Formats: sequence, C-alpha cells, structure tokens
Amino acid sequence: MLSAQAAEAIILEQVGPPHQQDIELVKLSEATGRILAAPITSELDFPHWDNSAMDGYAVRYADVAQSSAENPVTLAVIEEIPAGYCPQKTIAPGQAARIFTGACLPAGADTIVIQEDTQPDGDRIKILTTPELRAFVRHQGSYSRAGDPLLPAGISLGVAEIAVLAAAKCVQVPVYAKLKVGLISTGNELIPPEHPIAPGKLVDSNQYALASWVMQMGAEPVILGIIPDEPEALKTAIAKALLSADIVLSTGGVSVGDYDYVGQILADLGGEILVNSVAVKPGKPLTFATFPHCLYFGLPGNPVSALVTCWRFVQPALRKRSGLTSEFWGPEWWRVRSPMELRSGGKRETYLWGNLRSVNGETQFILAPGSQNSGNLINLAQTNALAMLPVGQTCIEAGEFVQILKVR
Ligand SMILES: Nc1nc2c(c(=O)[nH]1)N[C@H]1C(S)=C(S)[C@@H](COP(=O)(O)OP(=O)(O)OC[C@H]3O[C@@H](n4cnc5c(N)ncnc54)[C@H](O)[C@@H]3O)O[C@H]1N2
Ligand code: MOO
Ligand SMILES: [Mg+2]
Repeated sequence: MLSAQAAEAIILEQVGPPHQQDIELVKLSEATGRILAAPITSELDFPHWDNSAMDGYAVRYADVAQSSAENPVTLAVIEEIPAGYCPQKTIAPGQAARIFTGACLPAGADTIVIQEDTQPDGDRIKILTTPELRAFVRHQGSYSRAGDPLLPAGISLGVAEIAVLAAAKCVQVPVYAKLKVGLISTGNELIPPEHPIAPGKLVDSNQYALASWVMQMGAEPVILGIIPDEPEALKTAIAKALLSADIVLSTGGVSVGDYDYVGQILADLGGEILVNSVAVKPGKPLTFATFPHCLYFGLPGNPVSALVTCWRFVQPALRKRSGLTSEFWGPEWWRVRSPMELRSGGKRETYLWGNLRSVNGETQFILAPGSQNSGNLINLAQTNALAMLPVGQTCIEAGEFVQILKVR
C-alpha cells in the first residue's frame, strides 16, 4: 500500500501539460474560468493619461504652496475639463482648471485640489489649503507601462483577470481547450435516478457527482453511463472511454471482491498500473493507470470515497493537465482549530468531512454530524472541507489545530 504522498507524487509525475495544438481563441465574454494559454501584454499605459482622482481644480503646485484658509490664493479658472474631454489650454502661473474625476490633467498643472478645499469666486477660485505636491494625480503608466507583462500563461481567468483583459482590449483570448473527462459507473446494483428502485438496487449518484465536479473544474464530462460488473462489457466500455477522453474516471470495481474487475481489465488493455492501493481513508483501493493518450483513475465505488480521492488525487492531476502552473495544482492545505475532538484509526491518512465556519472572527472546522462512513453521502451535502489526520495520529483534541483541505 502506497502512502498518500507517494501516490500523489507518482500521479503528478505522469501528468503532462497541455499540447500546443490544444490552444484555442475564445471571446472574452466566454473566457471566465478558462485557463490562459499565452502571456498577455498591452500596448497601452495604465493609466493611459495623467488624470484626476477627484472632483476639484487642477493647479500648479508652486502657485498654492503657501495657500491656507486664512491667506487663500486666488486663481483664474480658464477651462472646465469633464471626463472624456481633451484639455485645450495650458495652465499658466495664476491659473487653474475646473476638473472632474477621471478627466485628463491639463498641461502646466501638476496637482489637484479637491473642491471641498476651495471656494468659488465668480470665474476665479480660492484655494483654502496647501495640497501635497501631485496630490490626487493618477500618473500615466504608474500602474503598468505599455509592453509590460499584464497576465502570465497558466492562470485561471476570474473576474479581475477578465477586467484586465477588457481594459487591454484583448477581446479574443488564447485559452487551453477544455479537457474531456470520461465518466463510467460500474456495478450491477446501479440504476439511473429516473428508473424505479427495486430490492438490492441503488441509484448511481457518482456519475452525477463527478460530472458536477468536472464542470466545476472547467472541464467537459463525457458521460459513458452505467456498466454492469461483467468483464466483457466493462472492457468494451473502458476501451471506448480511453478513445473519447483525456482522463477517465470510473467508480467501483477496484477492491478485492469477486466482481471487482477494473484493475485486471486495465492491465489487459495495456495500461500501466502505477497505483492500486493507497493508505487513505476513505479511498484505499484507488487505482491509477496510464495509457499512451489517456490517464485512468479507478475510484472506489463508495460515494464519499469517490469524491475524497477525486479532491485529493485527481484534482491536482487535472489542474496540471489543464494547463495551470504548479502553484495552482494543490492540494491546498490550511490549518484551523477544531472545537470538537477528531478521531482516526491512525493506520491510514484519514479524512473527516465538515464545515469551515467563522466563529468569533476565527475560522474553525466543524465536523459534520451523523455517520462519517464512506457509504454515507447524505451528510457530505453542505460541507465544504475535509479535515486530515495523518498516519499515526489517532486523535486531535478539542481546541487543537487540524490540517484542512477546502473542497467543492
Ligand atoms: N475484503 C475487503 N473488502 C473491501 C475492502 C478491502 O480492503 N477488503 N475495501 C473496502 C473499501 S475501503 C472500499 S472503498 C470499497 C471499494 O470498493 P469498490 O471500489 O470495489 O466498489 P464497489 O464494490 O463496486 O462498490 C462499493 C460501494 O459503493 C457503492 N457504489 C458503487 N458505485 C456507485 C455509484 N455509482 N453510485 C453510488 N454508489 C455506488 C456500491 O453499491 C457499494 O456499496 O470496498 C470495500 N471492500
Ligand atoms: O477506504 Mo473505503 O474508501 O473506506 O470506504
Ligand atoms: Mg467492490
């Protein structure tokens, strides 16, 4: 049995980055959640022009360096500059321009006085304070200069990145193609949710759970359905899956039972089986095999085992394969306090599910009530974290810190 760390390393080592031909251009409006495939630079300075951060007056600092409420300097207002307008005049000594937030600074001016610190006087303005030199001026190029890198390749595009791409006028975005993830449920007991339940039968929840996870990860699920525990049917289905996906996830059939055929079939199909048992709970029979153009994860059938192994082992692999740079592969560990005692058998790296909650300003892990059994998917709902007890640690006392994996 491999340790979790050894299995993780073996899996990640086998995962390659996307290929160059996997790059496509998408519209910016459809780029959310996609992974940038090339670095982005802009031909523009940010800000594009010196401009005002406030509503007020553009002045020459030298004119107002001694100004105060008691001894205000009075300046002639020679132009009004709203946002979007290009100033026509140069501010000479003794002059100012009315200016508004976002408007271009006129030539000659170097400082903004906010209107609260002024008093209008016909077509002149009294300055009631001494501003700081260059106060409230947003200088051209002070955020980023033309030609500077704006975004690196290998990041996921979220709200802020989309804003930057829009500002840089990048309306066609180079991204990596979505990975295709084949999904197979194995088991004679399984029925789709639409079918009537019968004695001994069970609804295939794994297929829906994994399809949901695959979509959340920005990949494309390829639904291959329920396959009975029959070697020939399974072999045909797995062979088909290997041709139609970059990564295949099956659930069930990987343990030691007489109907657990997945490992043997992977070997028969020419797969190199690198992992078939890992010291994690739940998830011990996790199986990983490589094929020339496909990675195969045989996840355990129990619903919680399938998801825990997915979050812990498949997620970093999928992130790497989808083009993210290494800092984003995870797993991302956090350390938070648990107000409750947490227990483990100590023989396998053990995962308990629960919630991260903010309690009096501190993040805490709250264990999900009910049975922490890998067959119980009911109390996995509405959780958002897994607490991890390493091998050898049988207990975390109430109030102590525990290592956490954020999930979903
Ligand atoms: N003698 C031993 N028995 C078992 C061992 C062991 O070491 N020795 N390991 C146990 C552990 S741990 C796990 S986990 C399970 C994994 O078994 P399999 O991956 O072979 O999965 P199945 O036997 O096919 O099913 C297990 C369980 O999960 C239910 N299931 C399966 N598919 C689905 C699905 N698509 N949706 C919902 N539920 C599903 C299935 O009905 C079974 O109850 O093996 C232990 N046994
Ligand atoms: O390891 Mo199994 O995944 O306990 O249920
Ligand atoms: Mg089994």
